[in-house]
Amino acid sequence: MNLPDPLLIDLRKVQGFDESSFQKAHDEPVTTSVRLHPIKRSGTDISGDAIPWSNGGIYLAQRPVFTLDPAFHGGAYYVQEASSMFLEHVWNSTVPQTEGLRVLDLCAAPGGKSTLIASLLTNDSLLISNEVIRARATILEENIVRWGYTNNWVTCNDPRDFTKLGGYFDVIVIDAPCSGSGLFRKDQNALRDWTEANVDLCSARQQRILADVWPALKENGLIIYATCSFSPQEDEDILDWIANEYKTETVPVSIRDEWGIVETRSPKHKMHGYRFFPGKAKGEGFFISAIRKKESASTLFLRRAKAADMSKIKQQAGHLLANDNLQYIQPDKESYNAIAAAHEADWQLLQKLFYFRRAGLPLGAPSAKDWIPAHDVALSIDANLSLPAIDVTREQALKFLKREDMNLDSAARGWQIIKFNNLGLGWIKSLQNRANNHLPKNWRIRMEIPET
Ligand SMILES: C[S@@+](CC[C@H](N)C(=O)[O-])C[C@H]1O[C@@H](n2cnc3c(N)ncnc32)[C@H](O)[C@@H]1O
Repeated sequence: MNLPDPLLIDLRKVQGFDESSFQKAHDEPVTTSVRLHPIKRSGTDISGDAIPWSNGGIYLAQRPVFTLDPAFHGGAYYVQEASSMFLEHVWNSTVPQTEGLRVLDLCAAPGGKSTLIASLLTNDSLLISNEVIRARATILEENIVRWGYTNNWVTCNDPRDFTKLGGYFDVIVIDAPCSGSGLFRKDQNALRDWTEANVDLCSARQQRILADVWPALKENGLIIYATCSFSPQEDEDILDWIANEYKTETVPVSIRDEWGIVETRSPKHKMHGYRFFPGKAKGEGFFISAIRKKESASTLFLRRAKAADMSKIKQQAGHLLANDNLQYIQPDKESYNAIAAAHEADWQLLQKLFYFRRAGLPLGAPSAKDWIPAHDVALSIDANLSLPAIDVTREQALKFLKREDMNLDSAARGWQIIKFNNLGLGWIKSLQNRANNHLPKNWRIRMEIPET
């Protein structure tokens, strides 16, 4: 592969850069990897070699057609680049507690980092996954619904909207939009579109994004900053920029030599960063650093107003949930969601300030004589395990996912979850002589399914 000269010239200044192994690796194929869901993983038999910095990350020997695997649609695993999973090691090394945290994943689509973070938090922690681009927020929401965590909310806002949440977050993850050189092996367009001018533009945007959310971080809170760019202008230079602007320090992370990850230091303030160079580490290009805020931040006091009486809704929809300590909210006129009791005051505040795609677990809506369950319930890890369900074969599951007739011969009537290997995929409603498929239209598999 013909790598851009200006990039190579910049990289020669970076510690640990080995030009010949880097060039050679860019003529080799990429490895596919997935991260298994901590709870739903029993629904898949996908296997491979363990990724050493991630619990649940595996390298696959080949790339299967994920669209044709119902376990993928049920959220048994997430297809993610191995280097990105290093976030888990950084998180475990730098975030002191997992309980009661407020976490923002600011640039979250399509959801790789968010689904990873959701797996690391306890139920009383809150993860806000934000994506500014609307079409991408839709994909993010789908992936988060599939992963099934009630405490993972989705917003669609500009970073500057978070400025007003003074000192609210314990951790802010910024997987910044970047020039994408780390993905040259995966994406030919990234190579074709790469220019020095774009690197400068990305670097300026990264500074703007950091400045926008800085006030929203608590004193001693962490920003985990990452890019998939090799350019020092978007990596070490950003660490120096942030150290020039604010009182900060980076938190070093211990790494094993055999992982092939390179620890670098920013030229001016000697801030710690971790680089993945193809040819050294088994993964694509990636940079990550954990930055601690060492200055005071304003404190936002949350007031919990008396919530509306939801006892009638609890009677109608409570059967959908495995535990009854969740609270009910009404995000719009027609539908109801469940959230952890610990997050009621957060909802009361945040709903006034942000465009929500999802807060908590959507439960659905009452109809004249029925409760119409939301699709999200079928995929939720908080769903009642004894809800009526039909176990289907792989072929039937794929038909369901294509919204085609499955030829079921079940006598049961009413709302039922379609399950494959115990993984919920969605709802059908069985009537006297037919079953209606309630998979949302935009979730439908569009590819042709080959005959087996
Ligand atoms: C590297 S991707 C994030 C990948 C994601 N964190 C994951 O792990 O799946 C960067 C994201 O930033 C979003 N983005 C683009 N411009 C932005 C801006 N000005 N502010 C915030 N986010 C932006 C992009 O739409 C994109 O989804």
